[in-house]
Amino acid sequence: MEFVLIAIAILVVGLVAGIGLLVSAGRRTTRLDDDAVAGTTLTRPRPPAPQAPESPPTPHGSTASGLGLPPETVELPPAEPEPGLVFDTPPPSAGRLVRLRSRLARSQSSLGRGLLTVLAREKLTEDDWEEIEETLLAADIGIGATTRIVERLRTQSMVLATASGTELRDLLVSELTGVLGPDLDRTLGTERRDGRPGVVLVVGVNGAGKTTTVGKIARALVGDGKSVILGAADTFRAAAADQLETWGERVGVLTVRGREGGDPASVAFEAVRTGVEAEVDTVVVDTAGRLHTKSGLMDELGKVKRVVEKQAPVTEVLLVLDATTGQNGVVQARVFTEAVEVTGVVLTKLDGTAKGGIVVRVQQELGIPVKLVGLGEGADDLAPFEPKAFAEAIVG
Ligand SMILES: Nc1nc2c(ncn2[C@@H]2O[C@H](COP(=O)(O)OP(=O)(O)OP(=O)(O)O)[C@@H](O)[C@H]2O)c(=O)[nH]1
Repeated sequence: MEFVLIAIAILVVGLVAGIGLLVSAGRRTTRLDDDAVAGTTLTRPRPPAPQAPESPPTPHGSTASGLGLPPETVELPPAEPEPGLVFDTPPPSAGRLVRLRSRLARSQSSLGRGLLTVLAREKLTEDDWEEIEETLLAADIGIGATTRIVERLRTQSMVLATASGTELRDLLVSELTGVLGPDLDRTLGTERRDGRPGVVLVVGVNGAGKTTTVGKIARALVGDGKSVILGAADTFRAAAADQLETWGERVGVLTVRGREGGDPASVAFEAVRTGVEAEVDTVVVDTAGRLHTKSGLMDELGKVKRVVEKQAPVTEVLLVLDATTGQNGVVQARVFTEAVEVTGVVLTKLDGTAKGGIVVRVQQELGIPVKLVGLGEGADDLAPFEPKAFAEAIVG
């Protein structure tokens, strides 16, 4: 009897010491499994430098089993912030395009001001109309949309005979809005569906701003009061997962990641499974774009989607495109649209180009709505795309 009691006491002391070691060794990362291939880990937000006291919602507790391994309890951050556990409070996404309109300065000066200067001339000659056409083409609006805008402006200016500067400006805004597809559905599929989280897959070539965009989306969702989990399924570059963890940590969002070179589908699966158990609103998964062959990329993205859908339907597939790459970017984009059914485009780096018209080209050539635009390197420089506000901003 005494022997049994001693054995139990040793077991209890051992357990307590083990848990203590785990906690003190750093509460930041909790292993989910020891699978050498997947090596999935889950990153807890660590307390950043103390600042604003308010905290965004955090996911509820969860358990994790690892792929094929027995379930293991994972401690997630508490719903109420611990002392010192404070996160950034990003602004909501609504109205961001208007707030960031000055970021379109380059497009504004080359397209907007260029057109307004010509339209302000007393009587428009054939040369003036040609100049308008060239300005629109130079802004990458594309031939079809340019022809439509020029024809309609010509007709309208004849009807109006002597139009004021303001009238012509409004006319230009309305023609530009018209070619930007004001009726396209740009709702982001981030909502929970049938008791499961919304799942957003983010695809695109490396360097387009994919990882940054995933981080910005997480912030925007948190700013809108949503709970989020991130999946770092770009296992080609460990730094991409580190980058994503840092984004997540700042807003109290968990990141599931794998070993460098590991199986991206396993990480995506684990992220979504964790999201289902934690009952979060949205899981956002970053994927790799650096594959040597088109068929390799298609196979991998197809697999990621299939595997994820064992847990929850994918509600949005976002293709990230760098606005400064022009036609080249559109050609690259086709590879992705053939690999997965893309439901929306994120056009990044619009702050770095005079070719704001690329939005029109991308939508027309790919037949997919631009849903978000990147307007800078700042954490909250991502805005929902609104045709009217965009046209207003580039006309100036
Ligand atoms: N000016 C500007 N820079 C941006 C924008 N979006 C992303 N970037 C920058 O683009 C660079 C590449 O971004 P990443 O997010 O690392 O690109 P990626 O596609 O994920 O590339 P990998 O991490 O290699 O997969 C970074 O320096 C970002 O800060 C934007 O809207 N405007």
